[in-house]
Amino acid sequence: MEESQNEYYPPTILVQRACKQYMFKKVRFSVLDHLNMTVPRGCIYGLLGASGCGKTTLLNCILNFKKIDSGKILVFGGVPGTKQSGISSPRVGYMPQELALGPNLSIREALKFFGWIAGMSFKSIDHRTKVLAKLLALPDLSHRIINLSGGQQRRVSLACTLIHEPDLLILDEPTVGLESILRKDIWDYLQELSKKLITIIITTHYIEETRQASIVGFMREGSILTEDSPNNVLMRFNEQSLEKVFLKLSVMQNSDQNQRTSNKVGQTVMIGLDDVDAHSMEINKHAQFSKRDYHEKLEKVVDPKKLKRMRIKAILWKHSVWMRQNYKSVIFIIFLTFFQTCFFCLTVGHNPTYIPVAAYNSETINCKESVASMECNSSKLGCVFLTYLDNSIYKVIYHTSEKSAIKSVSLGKTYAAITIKQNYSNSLRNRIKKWVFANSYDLDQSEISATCDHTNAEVSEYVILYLYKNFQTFIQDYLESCKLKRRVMSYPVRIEKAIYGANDPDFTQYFLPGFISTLIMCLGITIMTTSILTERKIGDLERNQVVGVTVNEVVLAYCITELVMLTILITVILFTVFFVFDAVLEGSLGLVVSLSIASGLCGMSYGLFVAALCETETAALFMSLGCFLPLMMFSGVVWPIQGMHIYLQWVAYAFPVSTTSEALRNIMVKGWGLDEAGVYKGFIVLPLWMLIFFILFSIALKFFKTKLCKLVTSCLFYNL
Ligand SMILES: Nc1ncnc2c1ncn2[C@@H]1O[C@H](COP(=O)(O)OP(=O)(O)OP(=O)(O)O)[C@@H](O)[C@H]1O
Repeated sequence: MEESQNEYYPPTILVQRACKQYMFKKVRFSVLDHLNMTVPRGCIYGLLGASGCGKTTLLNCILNFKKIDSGKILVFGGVPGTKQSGISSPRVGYMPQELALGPNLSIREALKFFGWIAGMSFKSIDHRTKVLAKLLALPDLSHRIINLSGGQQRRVSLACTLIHEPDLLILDEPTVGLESILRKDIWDYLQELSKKLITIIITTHYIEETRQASIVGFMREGSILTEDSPNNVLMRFNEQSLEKVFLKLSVMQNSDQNQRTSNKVGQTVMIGLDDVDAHSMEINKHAQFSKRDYHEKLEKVVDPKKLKRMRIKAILWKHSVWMRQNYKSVIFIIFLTFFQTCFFCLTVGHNPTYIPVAAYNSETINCKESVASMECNSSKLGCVFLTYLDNSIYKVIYHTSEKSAIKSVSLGKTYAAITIKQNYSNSLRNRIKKWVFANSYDLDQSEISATCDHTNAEVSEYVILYLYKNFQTFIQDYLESCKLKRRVMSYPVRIEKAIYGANDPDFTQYFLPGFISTLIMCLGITIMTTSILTERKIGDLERNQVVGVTVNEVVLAYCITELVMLTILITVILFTVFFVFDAVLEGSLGLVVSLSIASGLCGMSYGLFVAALCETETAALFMSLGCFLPLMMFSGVVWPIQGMHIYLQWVAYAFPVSTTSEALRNIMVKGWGLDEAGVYKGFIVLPLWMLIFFILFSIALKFFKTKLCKLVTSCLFYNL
């Protein structure tokens, strides 16, 4: 112990003339104003100051969350962010004011996670957990954090910061809301830690409790007014309590402010910058540590690659805990995907059925009562024709007058009124017999007229299409009954057997590839955005960053977890499509799966971009929803791309979803392989878009984080 008395160690934290300004309503104001601060190694530094004086901002600058505008900050002799500074490594532990812990974790799980990301072995995590549980009087370790009281949550938060015994501890109001005995225990423990050469900065509102600190720093209006050991401060100002010293200093600052413009009170009262080393040596006398401890600490080296792997494993483990705890939500998402796929397959692309149509046959008023069969000389061909109307397509409602049939259309009760003329059978016979020489009367009387409601264009198109189809069958059967050739009355156009697909196209098969790629892309976007934003909401991202977790590791862990989830969802979608609804699959299932996964990854990369761009879930929701409609449109699910405006067609082809849908269609229906341009284009376009989104994500993360987000959100709200 003796040898350490005169040993000099450089200060753990040195802040020199640090300035930081914020902007409020286009006016800049100072939060840190030429602030100086010296935190010697192994001391407890009590940072005191009223709410809003800039304590959190100062800590954020030390922890490299924020940059100072001018001045210098050194941590362990290095600028925050550099390797030497130890910020973003297990050498530092940070307890923020807010909880910043996964609320669904149990106390034991939270401690395990924080120990793991700091590179601790399970054995030492267990040991430290027991020590901290006793010290901080933690409740049963299996309790979930969300169910704890505010004070208990803060104690767990403190335990998570202390678990790995870092060289530098930054605690933002750790004792707030705790009872006095517990506060004393915590201070005693902090003093124990400081003896082990651990440096501690602690902000608190309880001024008197900082008498146990090695140094107190009084902060006001962005400056440290003075910093020294509590006893020295009391002696210098000849006061009994630190509260009174603070009051005196504040009064002095106010009166000096008018006299001194450049030279702040803080700089005169506190130790001058040139005296930092001497001051640090002086302060070190308070810290009872040995030189051996100091060297042991420095030798504590963990392989960075191993540490990185451990951190990723820890985050993945945390995700798996979340999934286990929220298995009901996971099952719900799986079922939702299954039902959405079923819903699509059951609703889209099928022929309309039972379309109500009105029929008036003036040749035979009541067809139902008279038996009409297909004979060449029949006088009830009108009735025969009506029996040819496909009864799965039409629901025929018989009327006794043409007027009432047409009125039913105008009243919206039916979609079309089919009218048969009075002399239909004879005129039709004459028309066939005389063919090109048929007179106007027979031509007119042998015509069946249809008056349609075209407001529902798709339904009326079907009414007309099947009217033509059914009439063709009727007339050919009639010719046959007259011993004439059927082909005489067929269109002189022959549709040969289709090269790909069925001759009678099934629109579900056409829409399915677009639906699959759109759904998978949207799922990718949604799960990635919500996961990252939930993580941000919990707020432990920054806290973990202090210990060394990087954004890349968090993103990688999320990509792995969400990819697993996405693979499950893709399996559900493809199983439903191919095995439940028996969709056509002429090509390779492997290619379909690969393309689906690539679509999901593309959606996830867009989700990352959205999450980086948006600070709030609402903004992210708008950005995710905003892309849903263009994705649907450009996938060709709603309308073929060929039907779009010519310029939009180019946009559609540049969109990832259209090329993917086309490639999927080519694999599923045409059975094409990777050697065809219509397939490999999909595999080229998707990674290209992923790259674009990753670049945008990196840019958003670095430069535009808040500004662009606010702009996009305000535009969206404005447009609404
Ligand atoms: N990002 C920001 N943009 C604009 N002003 C900010 C920003 N962050 C903080 N401020 C302002 O800077 C001042 C100092 O804030 P800071 O959070 O550092 O205070 P504090 O001393 O930690 O307060 P408390 O003890 O209540 O946490 C406050 O007036 C605050 O409103």
